[in-house]
Amino acid sequence: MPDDASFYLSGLDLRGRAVLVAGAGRVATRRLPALLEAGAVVTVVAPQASELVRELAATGRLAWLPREVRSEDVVGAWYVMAATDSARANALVGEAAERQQTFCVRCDRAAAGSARTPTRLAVDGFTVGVLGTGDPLATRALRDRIAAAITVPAAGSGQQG
Ligand SMILES: C[C@@]1(CC(=O)O)C2=NC(=C\c3[nH]c(c(CCC(=O)O)c3CC(=O)O)Cc3[nH]c(c(CC(=O)O)c3CCC(=O)O)/C=C3\N/C(=C\2)[C@@H](CCC(=O)O)[C@]3(C)CC(=O)O)/[C@H]1CCC(=O)O
Ligand SMILES: NC(=O)c1ccc[n+]([C@@H]2O[C@H](COP(=O)([O-])OP(=O)(O)OC[C@H]3O[C@@H](n4cnc5c(N)ncnc54)[C@H](O)[C@@H]3O)[C@@H](O)[C@H]2O)c1
Repeated sequence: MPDDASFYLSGLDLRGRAVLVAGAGRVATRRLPALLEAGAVVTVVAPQASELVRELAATGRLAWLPREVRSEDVVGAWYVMAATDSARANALVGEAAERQQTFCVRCDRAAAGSARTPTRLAVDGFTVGVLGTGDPLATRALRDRIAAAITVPAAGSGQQG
């Protein structure tokens, strides 16, 4: 990155749908709350897990399989997050997802994945997403400027005449 890919921004309805997260470190942990808020049925596969992942597993909010990820773990998933610190494991997951035609984020090598994680901003039921050019800190800075500028219109003010 930057590369010349351009993206189709979509809003995924993940309620009740299986999502695989490979890895349970800093990046996976940062992304899990939004997946769970969206109602995804999340399976995390990783030998080591953060405190939050252990807690969410202990309270039944997600399933954690404490082992290395395998390509079969992708079967049945609607969306996949390859977020291990092993390039080999991320590639294995990404390739299995590609074969199965499931969108997959590669946290270590964005250009090898088929989806990217936008930074988000939720205001009064609206969601604003920003995808950048490969500098996540610049993307975050733009998000913060948008947040500072936003005024949500009153209900009905978008109607004509
Ligand atoms: C938006 C956000 C959402 C989130 O992560 O939740 C996000 N990254 C965030 C933070 C962040 N990312 C990184 C650092 C450490 C920076 C540093 O230290 O310099 C930090 C800061 C931190 O961690 O605090 C490093 C990094 N990021 C990627 C790579 C690999 C690569 O570029 O190939 C590497 C190098 C890894 C390495 O070096 O090994 C790739 C991606 N990161 C993306 C999203 C996707 C689209 C990005 C876009 O459009 O701009 C994309 C392309 C794919 C994806 O992962 O979906 C969030 C920021 C906003 C927010 O706060 O909401
Ligand atoms: N996309 C982003 O926004 C972003 C930001 C920072 C870092 N990164 C990249 O994302 C990756 C993860 O970073 P992190 O800080 O979360 O790492 P981390 O060290 O905090 O966590 C790594 C996780 O991967 C798991 N793991 C290792 N081998 C595995 C395997 N074979 N199968 C399943 N799980 C396995 C570990 O058990 C651990 O849970 C790194 O490649 C890093 O370069 C991406």
